[in-house]
Amino acid sequence: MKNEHEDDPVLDRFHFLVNAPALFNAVTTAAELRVFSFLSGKPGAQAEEIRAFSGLPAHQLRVLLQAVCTTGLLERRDGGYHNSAVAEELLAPDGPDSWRHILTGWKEVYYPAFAHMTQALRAGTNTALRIHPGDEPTLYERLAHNPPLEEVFHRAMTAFTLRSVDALIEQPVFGDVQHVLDVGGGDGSTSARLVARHPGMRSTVFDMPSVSRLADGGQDAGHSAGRPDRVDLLAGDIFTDPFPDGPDAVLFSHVLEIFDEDGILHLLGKAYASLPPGGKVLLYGYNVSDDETEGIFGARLGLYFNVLASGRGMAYPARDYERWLGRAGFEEVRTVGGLPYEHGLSLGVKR
Ligand SMILES: C[S@@+](CC[C@H](N)C(=O)[O-])C[C@H]1O[C@@H](n2cnc3c(N)ncnc32)[C@H](O)[C@@H]1O
Repeated sequence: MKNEHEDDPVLDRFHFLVNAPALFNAVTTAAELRVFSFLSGKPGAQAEEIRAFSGLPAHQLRVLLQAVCTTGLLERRDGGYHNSAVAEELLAPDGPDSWRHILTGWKEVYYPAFAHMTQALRAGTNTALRIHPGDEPTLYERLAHNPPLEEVFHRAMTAFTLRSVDALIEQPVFGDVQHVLDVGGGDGSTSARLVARHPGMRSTVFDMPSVSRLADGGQDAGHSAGRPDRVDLLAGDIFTDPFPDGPDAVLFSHVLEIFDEDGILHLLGKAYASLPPGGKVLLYGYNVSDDETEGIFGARLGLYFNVLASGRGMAYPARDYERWLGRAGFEEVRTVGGLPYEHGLSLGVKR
């Protein structure tokens, strides 16, 4: 019998979607085993060569390669395996912006939490946080109890940020900024790129003490490529500790979406109070569409915040950020939208 939805693209998407968790893990495993890096140096390698390199038993490798081939990321021709163009660009490289780090972070931190989604959404709070030791209310604080996982998490976040940061640092608004306060600046990767692009600029990265240690290339962190001279660190709590005077711009990159309206207005109020007249505030991150029907990266992020990270927040539409900027007192409010990976930059000026 003909399925009445046979020609419906939603059906194709549904079929892919219901198998996606297994395929996601297959691709992540292949990346962790460096299969894509190996094939980059040896295109057309046979299964036996991949087996010798990866150390997997032959049958298990056969199962894995079949799974990855179904995604299109690997191709098989004349019995040999090749990276697709996408795998070659995103998964074969080993640098700090490799998607390999992102996949491992999502596998270790995000996706285990999503098994708790129904319960967490019903409860109205991030019940999946109980997977992580500690009694603090957010994932960011609890990760301080687990330094190896905290490092995996920040390596993934940095890799993703590096993939979208060029659109931020090239914005003309930075042309006359002298000193930026990078609130929730993580391991300092965004600031490092900003000051490298703008030689007259310096930055202060304000984040939690355990994260500041990562930004400093901390003893056992080892993943920060070294902090540039024009990037300073300020360790503390962005809610309870004061924002320093001095910076003429405050940047929130991937930070406000973690919180709810009260938290966001509190942080924007602190930014406004700390800035001199003419100072700028810059909100960079994911925006779902204004009608809240589009944005798959934003969808994943909103669920992750509510199930695990903070119990609130979402990839708010740009119009929400513009409204909050106005309420905090900022003028000349506008958004540069359509940036890569569903990103936008909302801006305001203190007059
Ligand atoms: C999603 S990450 C963004 C990192 C970086 N700005 C970027 O764009 O990649 C959010 C950051 O906010 C920091 N953060 C969250 N709550 C905080 C708090 N109460 N005080 C200080 N930092 C906080 C986290 O440690 C984390 O580094």
